[in-house]
Amino acid sequence: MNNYKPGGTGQKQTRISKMHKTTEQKNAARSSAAATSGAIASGSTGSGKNNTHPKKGKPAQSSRLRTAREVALQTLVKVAEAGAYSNLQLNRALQDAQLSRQDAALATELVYGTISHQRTLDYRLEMLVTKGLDKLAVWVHQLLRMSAYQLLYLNRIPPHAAVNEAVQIAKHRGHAGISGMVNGVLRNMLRRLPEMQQPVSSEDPVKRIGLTYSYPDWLVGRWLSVYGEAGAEAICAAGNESPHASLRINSNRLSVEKGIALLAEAEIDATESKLTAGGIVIESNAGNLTQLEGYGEGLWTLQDESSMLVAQVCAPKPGMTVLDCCAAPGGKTTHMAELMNDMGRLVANDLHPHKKQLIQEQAQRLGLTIIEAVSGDASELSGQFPAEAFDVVLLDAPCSGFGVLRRKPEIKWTKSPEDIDAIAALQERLLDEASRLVKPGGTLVYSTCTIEQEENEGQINRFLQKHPAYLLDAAWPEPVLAPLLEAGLIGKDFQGALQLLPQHFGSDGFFIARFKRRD
Ligand SMILES: C[S@@+](CC[C@H](N)C(=O)[O-])C[C@H]1O[C@@H](n2cnc3c(N)ncnc32)[C@H](O)[C@@H]1O
Repeated sequence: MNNYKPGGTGQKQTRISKMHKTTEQKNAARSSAAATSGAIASGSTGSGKNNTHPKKGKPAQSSRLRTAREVALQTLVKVAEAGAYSNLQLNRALQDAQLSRQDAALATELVYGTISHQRTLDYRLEMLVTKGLDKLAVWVHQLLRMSAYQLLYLNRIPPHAAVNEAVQIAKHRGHAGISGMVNGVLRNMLRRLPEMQQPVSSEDPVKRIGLTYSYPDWLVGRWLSVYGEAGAEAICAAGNESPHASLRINSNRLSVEKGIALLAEAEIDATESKLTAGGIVIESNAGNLTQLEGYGEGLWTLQDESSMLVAQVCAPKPGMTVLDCCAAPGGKTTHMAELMNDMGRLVANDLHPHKKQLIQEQAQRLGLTIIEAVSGDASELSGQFPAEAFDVVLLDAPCSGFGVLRRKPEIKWTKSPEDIDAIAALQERLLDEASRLVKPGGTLVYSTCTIEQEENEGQINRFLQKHPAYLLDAAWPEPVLAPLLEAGLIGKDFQGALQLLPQHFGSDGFFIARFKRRD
């Protein structure tokens, strides 16, 4: 485990910030990176004007709910009241509202940005709302948060537009007293903007980072103890940025160069991934990438760059027998089938029977025939398959998900330390079971999309202690190792386990460990 460098991420961070656009430019593309979410991207200031009444310049009654800010507010209220997942709720609202591409991008930005920054927004708003935020109706609280987010973080939105639209919404939804209060609070914030935009200063690094970047103290505390102050701060900053969209080329059908050329024909700027072979990073606002012809034709799959590494680390060969224990929706399964040139046997299991169809749909779209989708609890798989039956077993385990906060910001507020303990216990059971199914001399790969030590380094250390038949395997394919070595994330003493953090390549935080079963 030589790539853990508490506090050692500063140098890398500088390089990354040069390589990538500013936070705000990236945020404009947030929705196109919402992977298969169906959200749409652009850099709109989102006036909602396309939905105004053509003559009076006022929102028409039938389409009033269709302004970007109304759609965002409606989504935020549902997420706050019903604990709905932000991405699912937003997709539904966007589909209903039929916003212009620009306004869909603004609504997406407002939802993710407001949820992500809610602690800092509340900290600032508490200074301005005299009766206290907890006395406000949910929708008023969410409206203030969403408007404060625009004032404090989105320089491209004229402040008066943010305030005026908030007041209009308050007038439509509430009584004059509420719109007056909203107006007063936001104008006050505008007057104190330079002070309110300062990072929060505190002697206590947990408070300083938590309040400045909007994370719960318990989470910052955990990351401080593992990654050091600079490392934890870089993780928190990167977790607030917008993810870029990326595609995995179906290598059986297309080269990366051809893929980039096809995207250029659709006026989408794309470049080859610096992290992973076969990966393409979308540089421009591309809208919903699943609606492009190439997606339907199975030329590519939407997948984060870190996630693409996992199947490459598994390195299955044509003709092998492979098991993916927790496979849905099939991103890594289909990648492994592509690497196997669609030859051999690939069993894709998931707990939930309804997810079998998701895997099958992806296999069909990509023209892959060797995938056998099954459903069952991966902690009981040895009841279904003979022991030592597979050349390669992948356990892409359910996890706390702190590596994908940019796509699911509400995880910050919904997960607890107890959730981490519970999920780590499940992972341990799944890993024990998966290990029974690997042939002697075969490969076991364990991965998560989190950066929690207990689920990652701690998990594999426990595993190695319990299973002397296994050892870590550093013989990863050279194309996987090369960019990691070049970036200084691993050295010559690499042992076979990698923790990627979101600030390293601007991709998801991921953990990957490869084990070899002794002959
Ligand atoms: C991280 S996701 C897998 C993502 C997938 N490997 C991909 O690349 O598309 C984890 C999956 O584990 C499944 N899961 C959760 N508990 C499970 C269990 N006990 N047995 C099998 N699958 C489980 C979930 O339904 C979820 O689809």
